[in-house]
Amino acid sequence: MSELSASLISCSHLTMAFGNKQLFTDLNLVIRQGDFFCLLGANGTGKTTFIKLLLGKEIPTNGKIELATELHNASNIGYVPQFRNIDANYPLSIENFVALKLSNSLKPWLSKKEKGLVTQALQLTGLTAKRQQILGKASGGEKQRAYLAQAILNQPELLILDEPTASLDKTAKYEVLETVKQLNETAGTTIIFISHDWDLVNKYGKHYLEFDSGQYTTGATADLGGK
Ligand SMILES: Nc1ncnc2c1ncn2[C@@H]1O[C@H](COP(=O)(O)OP(=O)(O)OP(=O)(O)O)[C@@H](O)[C@H]1O
Repeated sequence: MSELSASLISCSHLTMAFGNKQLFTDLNLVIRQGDFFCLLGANGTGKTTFIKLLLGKEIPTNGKIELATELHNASNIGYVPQFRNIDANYPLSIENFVALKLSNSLKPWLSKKEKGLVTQALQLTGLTAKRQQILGKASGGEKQRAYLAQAILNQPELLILDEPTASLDKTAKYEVLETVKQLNETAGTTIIFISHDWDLVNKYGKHYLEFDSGQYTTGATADLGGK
């Protein structure tokens, strides 16, 4: 029998409503370390609210959501939002953009440790050869991988990706997701992937939670049957 990985996030009897709008009721779920967990559902069904509950930015109507101790430190949670294009005149190089995440990035030099963190984040996102590239002139996939590199600079345990590939072309989408897969497999980073893209969910996901008009389903993405 295979051993289960440690629980990172645990929901018990979690219920959320805004006024008369019931998003989900009695949600029981465990997200385990190393999972590639997909959060699915049409617009307005509760995906962002679920993330806000996880981050403690909303209070559940009922029940609870508990995080493992390592996630109590906010720097252990990375977040990549939807792709935002960057103006072609944006002057920073990819490596300087990634280093912006460092709290003291305004000083003119980085410590050896900080340089090491930037180098590692660039390596993990396949951007080493592009580190001097001006971000504004990079491709869409490279820009989104630069956001990803920023999000993983502090080597978070959990990485939340909020529709990270919406508005990217097919090649760029797969570039980004292959990078995320590497992080998941080699660094053991747990992934929560919000997406409407069934091809990506079927190819990369391990487990899922789907919201649908106040109802939810959970399971292994393999059981979605290529939906
Ligand atoms: N603070 C709030 N007060 C009242 N209603 C809210 C609040 N936050 C969200 N809602 C409502 O709850 C529902 C779920 O919103 P949520 O943003 O979680 O959906 P979503 O699944 O993330 O949608 P999308 O895919 O469009 O991002 C929506 O009808 C939204 O208008």
